[in-house]
Amino acid sequence: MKIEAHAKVNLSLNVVRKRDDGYHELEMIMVPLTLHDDVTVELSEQDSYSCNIEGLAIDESNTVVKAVKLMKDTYGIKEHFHVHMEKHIPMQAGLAGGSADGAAVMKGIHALLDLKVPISELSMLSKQVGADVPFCVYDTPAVVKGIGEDVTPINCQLDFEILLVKPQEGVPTGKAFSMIDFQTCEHPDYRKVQHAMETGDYKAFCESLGNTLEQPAFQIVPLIKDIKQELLGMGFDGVLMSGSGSTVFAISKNHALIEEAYHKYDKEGYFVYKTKIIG
Ligand SMILES: C[C@](O)(CO)[C@H](O)COP(=O)(O)OP(=O)(O)OC[C@H]1O[C@@H](n2ccc(N)nc2=O)[C@H](O)[C@@H]1O
Ligand SMILES: Nc1ncnc2c1ncn2[C@@H]1O[C@H](COP(=O)(O)OP(=O)(O)OP(=O)(O)O)[C@@H](O)[C@H]1O
Repeated sequence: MKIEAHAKVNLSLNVVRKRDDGYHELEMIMVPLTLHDDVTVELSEQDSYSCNIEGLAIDESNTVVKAVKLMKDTYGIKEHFHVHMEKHIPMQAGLAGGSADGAAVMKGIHALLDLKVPISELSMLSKQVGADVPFCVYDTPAVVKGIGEDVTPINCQLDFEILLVKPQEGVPTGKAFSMIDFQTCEHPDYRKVQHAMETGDYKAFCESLGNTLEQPAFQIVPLIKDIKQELLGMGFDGVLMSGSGSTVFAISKNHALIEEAYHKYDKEGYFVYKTKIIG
């Protein structure tokens, strides 16, 4: 069984506060993109894993291995699985590549064995794999709260194109959270983005994008800020860093502008990808 594991961007990311357990309470709007890894889940003689790229550890730290173990332990599954990952989503990118793969494995096992578990239960369970996984299980535009486990699907009445631009250097998620300066950081209002999406107000939508984690990520990888400024200067309607970075996404309805920027960043050696929201 082959499952598309979609990348995401955060259209709004407000870090509300640091919790006592060290994690941060968030308010976010998250959307899945057409960019995806392909994850194949099949019954096998023993649990085994493969991947199209070298250098990705396939051990207990991998979201795919965690997801198989979690499903087997939770539902008393005796069968074994082979999981193959065809990775296209870059890593340390703020695009939830690892999280999407973990969610795809959970959904693959669920479908293969016809478990009939409600999606809300699968999503809640999946937070043990990672903070972004509950959203990836739903795989639809959503308001996401808590540390990522509280997912409410929303409608998007807007149609536009997205260009992803990622510098080589990534941002470690934990480091970005630890460097937030709560005295000075931005607190974007996700309700404005939600309202604009639901009413199809493109101008208000572009004006209300925001991400608390831009401030620390700009310190860790200054090039992210330069890319954002450059894309705004080129005439994109909205530009924001996704998640903890280092991907910057740029929004436009002008296909020629998307093509122009695509070729510019491709030539300069960045990861660059033309995409759209799903759902
Ligand atoms: C920044 C986001 O991408 C927004 O979508 C996610 O919240 C990050 O999700 P993720 O990569 O699945 O995160 P995890 O692998 O669970 O956490 C990585 C590290 O980020 C920090 N972390 C993550 C999520 C959160 N709500 N608060 C945190 O402080 C913690 O130090 C954690 O050890
Ligand atoms: N299946 C996987 N695919 C990619 N990376 C994985 C996977 N499992 C574990 N990892 C590890 O987790 C790290 C973070 O995952 P990834 O880079 O996909 O997330 P991210 O881009 O930081 O997304 P986000 O923070 O938005 O969830 C990687 O650098 C890698 O070491």
